[in-house]
Formats: sequence, C-alpha cells, structure tokens
Amino acid sequence: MDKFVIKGGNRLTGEVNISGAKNAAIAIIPAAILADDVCIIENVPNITDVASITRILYDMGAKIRNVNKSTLEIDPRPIHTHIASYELARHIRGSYYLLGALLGRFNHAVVTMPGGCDFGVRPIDQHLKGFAALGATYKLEGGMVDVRADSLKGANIYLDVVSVGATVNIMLAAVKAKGMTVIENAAKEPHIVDLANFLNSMGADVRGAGTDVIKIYGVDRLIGTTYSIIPDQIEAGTYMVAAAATGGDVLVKNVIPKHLESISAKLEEMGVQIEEFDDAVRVSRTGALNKCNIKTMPHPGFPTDMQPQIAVLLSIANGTSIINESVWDNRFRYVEELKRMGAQISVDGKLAVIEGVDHLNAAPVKATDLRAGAAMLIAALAAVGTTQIEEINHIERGYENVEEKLLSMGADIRRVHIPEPAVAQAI
Ligand SMILES: CC(=O)N[C@H]1[C@@H](OP(=O)(O)OP(=O)(O)OC[C@H]2O[C@@H](n3ccc(=O)[nH]c3=O)[C@H](O)[C@@H]2O)O[C@H](CO)[C@@H](O)[C@@H]1O
Ligand SMILES: C=C(OP(=O)(O)O)C(=O)O
Repeated sequence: MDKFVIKGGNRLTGEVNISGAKNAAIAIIPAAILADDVCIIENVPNITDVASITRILYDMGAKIRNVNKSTLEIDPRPIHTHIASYELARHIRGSYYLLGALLGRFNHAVVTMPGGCDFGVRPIDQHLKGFAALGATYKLEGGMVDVRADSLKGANIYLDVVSVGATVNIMLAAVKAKGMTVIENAAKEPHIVDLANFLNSMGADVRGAGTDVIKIYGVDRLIGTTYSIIPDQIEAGTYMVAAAATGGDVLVKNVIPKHLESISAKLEEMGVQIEEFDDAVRVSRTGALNKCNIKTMPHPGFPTDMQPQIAVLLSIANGTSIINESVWDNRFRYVEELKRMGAQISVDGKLAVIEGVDHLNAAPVKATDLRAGAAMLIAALAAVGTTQIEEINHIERGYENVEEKLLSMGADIRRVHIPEPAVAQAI
C-alpha cells in the first residue's frame, strides 16, 4: 500500500479542476441497470468507489466500455442475475443502491449490507420501509439483504429521518412501479437532483427532486441516454479549505457555486475571501482565521462530508470553535490523528470543542476514512515539517488524481510505496 509524504508550508496557488461527483456517480451507475438500452455517462470520476461499483455491474453481466478517461458506456441488457457479488459490494456503501435498481429491474435483489466509511451504525430501515410500501418483502440473512416483490405499486412514503440513501433507493425502485409514489421528507442533496435528471433523461417521470417532496410517476420502460454527472461539491470544498489553510489563492474550476454556498458562507465567516464566477470560485486568504461554530445538517445545511476538513481549519483559527455533528454518531475518529499534529480538540459525543493553535506540526498519521484522509492532507499541507499519511486507499475512494492536483497548485507531495512485510507476503 502507498503513503503520501507531504512537506508543509507551501501556499496553494493557481487553479484546480473539479471532477464528477462521487456521491452522484455511485447512484447513477447502478441506475443504468434500469435502462432497456445503452447508457453513456460522462464526467465520471476516476476513483476506486466508481471502479468497484462498475466492476459489480460487469460481474453481473453488463457490457462496460471506457469511451475515454471520464466517459463510461454501460449496456445493462445482458445482466442476468439479481445477486451482487458480496466480495466487491461489502467494501462500498453505494452497492446498496443495487437493491433499488435490481428490484426495479427484476422485482428481486440480493445485496450485502452497506460498507463505506465507518461512522458507527449505518442503518437501512428507511430503505426497507420504502420497499415494503411499494409491495416488496425482505429478509436479512448472513449479512445479505434479500428483497422481492410480485410487482411494485406506487405508494406514499414518509421518511422518519432525512436519508440520502433511502431517497435514492426508493426512487430507483419506484421509477418503473405501477402508479405514483410520493416520498415525503426526502433528502435534497445535489446528487438526488442529479439522479432524478439522469432517470428523467431515460424517460422517467420524477418531479420535485431538490425539495422535500418527490413524486415519481411510474413508467413501463426506460431507454438509453447520454448524461453528464455534476461536479463534486465535496472535492471542491476540500480544495477550498486547503487553499484557505495554506494562506493560498486558488481558482476552483468546474463547480456549481450554488452547491458550495454553505461551505463558502462558513469560510467567509472565518475571514477567507471567496469570489464567485459562473462555474468557478476563487478562494484566497491573507489574514488570520476567525473561530466559527458549525452544525452538520442535510442539504442545504453544512455537509457532514466536509466536517473533518473544516475541523483542520478551525484547529488553526483564533479562539474556540464548536462542531456539532448532527448526522452521524461517530464521525470524529480522525481527531486522535489530528491531535498527534498538535491540534487541541476534545470530543464529547456529537460535539467537538476546538481550541485554535498557532500552527500544526508534522507527524506520522493515517487516514481513518475518506474525508478523514482529506483532513489529514489539509493538515499536512499547512503544518510545519514533513508529514506521512498512511492508509491512503481511503482517500482514493473519493478523490481523483489528488497528488497531481495538489502538485499543480504548488504542494510538496510525494507518493511512496510501502512494501508488504515479508510475513504478509508469505500468507
Ligand atoms: C442527510 C445526509 O447528510 N446524508 C449524508 C449521508 O448519506 P447516507 O446516504 O450515507 O446516509 P443517510 O442520509 O441515509 O443517513 C442520514 C442519517 O439518517 C440515519 N438513517 C439513514 C437511513 C436509514 O434507513 N435509517 C436511518 O436512521 C443515519 O443513521 C444518519 O444518521 O452520508 C453520506 C456520506 O457521509 C453523505 O454524503 C450524505 O450527505
Ligand atoms: C462518507 C462518504 O462516503 P461513503 O458513505 O460512501 O463511505 C463520503 O462521501 O464522505
């Protein structure tokens, strides 16, 4: 496995191009299963989560071709099974979207419980409640979820919690069901809207995505389409915070500034300058950083997927800041790593109290999950000395070409291969 070695202290300057959104791609690629013809998906990020979900479809029989480095052609017609490979599916959360997609296609799906980042329990009761309302029955056996229906019929579904995953899965299962489905208290994230647009481009009739009531009028068939995935809001936010942390000046290109509003607002509150253009934002900082309180919320609130990155910035701000993580019970595992670099943070349940320090110091650290890894990158870029980050496979789940992008902005970053210990090789 590789590690990153980063010499901190270089200001990030210049520009960076944002790739397609991970959290949209991992919903849209399984959604292609529902089409009666070839789908061409553009602006697909080159990340390992996409490689995994694509490989699962391939193993189920889909014909998949890389048209170019960011365009995938998926022919779902040869898919011959409703069972997803356990080995591949267990590593990523997005594989649970195969439940909705296979149910919509075959009226039957068998998929493992979700993987992905470890934030404690990641329940799927709202997904199952949605499937049941559409007429399916389910059982959980040996870590696998088995959902089946004679036929799927539209229903009114009220989500007890705002869940991105449940909203996506219900949309996928309902799009070809008989009649109308209404999802109330639906999630409003940009990737929900992107999925609805993708489905509509295949002939679906999904209305209201981006509001908390989504109506899905079932159609008999979905056709092939060509569709381009939205830019990654979280990748953009990560580079925005990196620019701010290093006192840099960076033009973050190929973004939808509206999707970044909650992040931009908090950065401005901290004293960072943000200039918006049609499809870019310029982020620069010259002065000191101010303390600021953050509460993570479903969209349009501050995204939980930006919480570890912003915590790094608050660690080097003047004064005491508080983060309230309201989405996940256990998303502060990275704090122990950040403390090794001199951050002063105390965690109590869903609250983190951060006393700003003058600077962070280099230390050997590891990425405990995807965004934790992004936080370690930012901390290393801003720290005094040379930091080594291990377990960067987590970072590669969601960031395309991260070291090339950082190098092009002036970072001093190297990838170093760590040979497997001889004993591990022998096993
Ligand atoms: C609303 C929200 O911010 N969702 C985030 C969540 O999406 P993801 O889809 O992974 O998670 P959900 O949106 O489904 O979960 C949000 C909350 O609802 C709870 N829940 C969820 C499903 C369910 O059936 N029952 C249940 O109780 C979860 O425990 C969690 O507290 O994590 C992703 C990865 O970090 C982020 O990209 C999403 O922005
Ligand atoms: C936690 C994330 O992803 P996943 O839910 O796929 O692990 C994320 O995108 O920040």
